[in-house]
Parts: sequence; structure tokens; C-alpha cells
Amino acid sequence: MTNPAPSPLASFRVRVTKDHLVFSAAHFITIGDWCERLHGHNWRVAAEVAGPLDGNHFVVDFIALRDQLQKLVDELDHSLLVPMKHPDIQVNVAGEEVEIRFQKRRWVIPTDECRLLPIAQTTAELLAQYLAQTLCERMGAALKGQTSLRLDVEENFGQWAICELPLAGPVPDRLE
Ligand SMILES: Nc1nc2c(c(=O)[nH]1)N=C([C@H](O)[C@H](O)COP(=O)(O)OP(=O)(O)OP(=O)(O)O)CN2
Repeated sequence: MTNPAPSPLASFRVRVTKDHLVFSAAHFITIGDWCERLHGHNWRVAAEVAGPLDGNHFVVDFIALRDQLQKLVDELDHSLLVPMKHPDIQVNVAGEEVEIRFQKRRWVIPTDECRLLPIAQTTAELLAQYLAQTLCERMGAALKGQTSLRLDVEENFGQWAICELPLAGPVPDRLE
């Protein structure tokens, strides 16, 4: 039996998903004029990087990818996710309290229990984009030369949103 020669057409990707890559957080979204009640999810995340192998024969070190993603997840754990770019949700940060308004409704939450996110809605899609872009920034040179970063967010069992960022070429505007 002969060993196959390494194929120049082979492509590689690495993926990290762990039981502890989960954050428990509250949120609400608007759908048209209707606004959900405040509720929570256990949001599960996974990250995947595609691209060529480096000198260590890695796409990217699993451990570096896992640990950076874990830090991000831990920052969101046990918090209220607040969208700062929603056109109709007003957010006023006043010292130790954050006041959030939508139409006639008003929530006042301790500031350290809020995560003020640069997104228009806390949908699974935009959370996936936020996590992908922030992970990409924090991984920095470790992703140099790679092709794409994919971030999966599961909001409820079996309900995933996926954001894939190209890593080659111009960097897209941040969350615009
Ligand atoms: N494509 C998307 N669709 C929906 C999103 C989203 O982020 N992306 N989000 C929502 C709501 O936030 C909703 O809270 C989803 O939660 P879920 O618990 O699945 O909603 P249910 O009302 O069905 O709750 P059950 O407890 O499972 O009955 C909606 N769509």
C-alpha cells in the first residue's frame, strides 16, 4: 500500500466547541413594532478558522483560539446584553445604572450587569458577528494569512446563527 502524496488541493479548517463555551445572558429584541419581554438563553458558541497550514502544521493553535473565545464568552456571562445601535431603543448610562427605553417601556439595570454592545439588535446573527469581529481583533497576528473565521451562536437548542468573516483582503467596517 502506498501513502498518498500530500495534495495541493487539500484544504484545512479547525473548529473549537466545548461544553464551557457557553454564556448565560438576558436580552430582548424588537420585531417590527413589537418588543419581546426580557428573557434569557444559554448561548453556545463555536469558532472555526480556515486557511493554509503554518510552520507547525496548524491552521491556528486550538488552544489560542479556545482561550480567546472563552474570555469573550466569560465577559458576556450573567449579564443583560444591550444593543447600543438600535434606532428605537434609547440607552442612557448614568453612573451605576443603565436606563433602557423602548416606546412606553423602561428598564433600569445596574451598569456592571449590562454589556453595552455596538450592535443594532441582540439577535443571534449580530451576536455572532460581534463575537467574530472581536475574536478576530484579539487573535491579531495569529490569524495572519488565514482565509476565514466562522463564528456559530446557538440561541436555543438547534437554533444556530452563523457569521463568516473573510480574513484576506480589506477588513470590513466594524459592525456597520
Ligand atoms: N433568525 C433569528 N430568529 C429569531 C431570533 C434570532 O436571534 N435570529 N431571535 C428570536 C427571539 O430572540 C426569541 O427569544 C428566540 O427564543 P426562543 O426561546 O427560541 O423563542 P420561543 O418563543 O420559541 O421560546 P420557547 O421557550 O422555545 O417556546 C426569535 N427569532
